[in-house]
Amino acid sequence: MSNTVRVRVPAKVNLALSVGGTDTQGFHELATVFQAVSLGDEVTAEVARPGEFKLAFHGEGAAFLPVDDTNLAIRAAKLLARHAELDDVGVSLVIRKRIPVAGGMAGGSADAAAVLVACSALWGLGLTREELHPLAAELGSDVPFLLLGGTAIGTGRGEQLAPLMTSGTYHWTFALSHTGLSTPSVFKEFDRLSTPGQPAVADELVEALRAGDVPAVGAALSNDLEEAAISLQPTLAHTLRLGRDAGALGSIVSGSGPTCAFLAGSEAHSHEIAEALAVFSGVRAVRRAYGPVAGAQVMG
Ligand SMILES: C[C@@](CO)(OP(=O)(O)O)[C@H](O)COP(=O)(O)OP(=O)(O)OC[C@H]1O[C@@H](n2ccc(N)nc2=O)[C@H](O)[C@@H]1O
Ligand SMILES: Nc1ncnc2c1ncn2[C@@H]1O[C@H](COP(=O)(O)OP(=O)(O)O)[C@@H](O)[C@H]1O
Repeated sequence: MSNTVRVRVPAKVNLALSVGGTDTQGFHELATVFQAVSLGDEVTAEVARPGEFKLAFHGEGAAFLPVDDTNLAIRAAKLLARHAELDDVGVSLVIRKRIPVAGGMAGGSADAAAVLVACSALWGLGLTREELHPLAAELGSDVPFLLLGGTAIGTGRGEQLAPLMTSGTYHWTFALSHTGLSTPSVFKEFDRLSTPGQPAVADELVEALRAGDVPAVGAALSNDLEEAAISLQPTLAHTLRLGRDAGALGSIVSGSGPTCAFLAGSEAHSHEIAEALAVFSGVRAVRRAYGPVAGAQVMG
């Protein structure tokens, strides 16, 4: 057994996000289509003294992230140790972040999924994705999808997953904001602005994904949280317009935002969209990625 394990994990974009009413715990019923994209974090897990759980970040947003027990990465490691009834383990985690923090791309959830996979390998547990699923769902609604990757329909809180067979490669340009948005506050704003119905994923999107019809996928992108995200960060409306003017096949707020996602017709087109977005002062940075890619995976 190795003393060090490295895991690569993707970010996600919601190609559709249909939001319904709330359950008894205040969680909204969702029907969503997730796609895992190549903008990802890397987690290195190293054996530490029993009972020692350490965390450090490098890269995107590292200075703003907590490294104590409130971090989802530490919570994931401790949850797995408890679940496996291991009281003599410890881990030192180093996370290289590329996924924007509080950006609607599930960065924290991705790190939690990666830590479950890394610690399962590090501690010789060899748990399957199916065995890790309940732990992932306990950590957060988005965490199970980051274990799975690819493209999938999510229902319930987003944790009940059905993989979707798709064709083709999807090239994305992402516009990052200067400030993040908190997921609960975006759902709260959604409740203020909307009367939710029964959440559903449009057949047009599923058909277009199966056929690999990228323009039709672009036309079918939808997000019920978009209005709420724009209400909290009005500059997003201008960012979305810039991407549309640059010929994006679809322009959408990613999840609860504020990252905006633009579907391009090719890799070259994704560069053109990135250049058009980079000139706007409301955009902190642009990133390009493609999907679908695999979920959290041990490297090497
Ligand atoms: C909106 C989505 C879309 O994929 O992701 P982000 O765009 O934030 O990454 C997800 O639903 C976010 O999932 P995740 O970030 O894992 O949320 P959780 O930790 O489970 O919940 C954080 C908070 O979000 C709200 N929440 C989350 C999921 C859900 N189905 N209904 C909710 O109302 C609740 O207020 C909850 O307390
Ligand atoms: N490992 C982590 N990476 C990113 N954010 C984290 C992490 N652990 C806890 N957080 C906290 O979770 C919040 C949501 O971050 P994130 O998961 O990046 O965004 P989102 O839910 O919009 O996709 C942030 O405010 C951040 O402080």
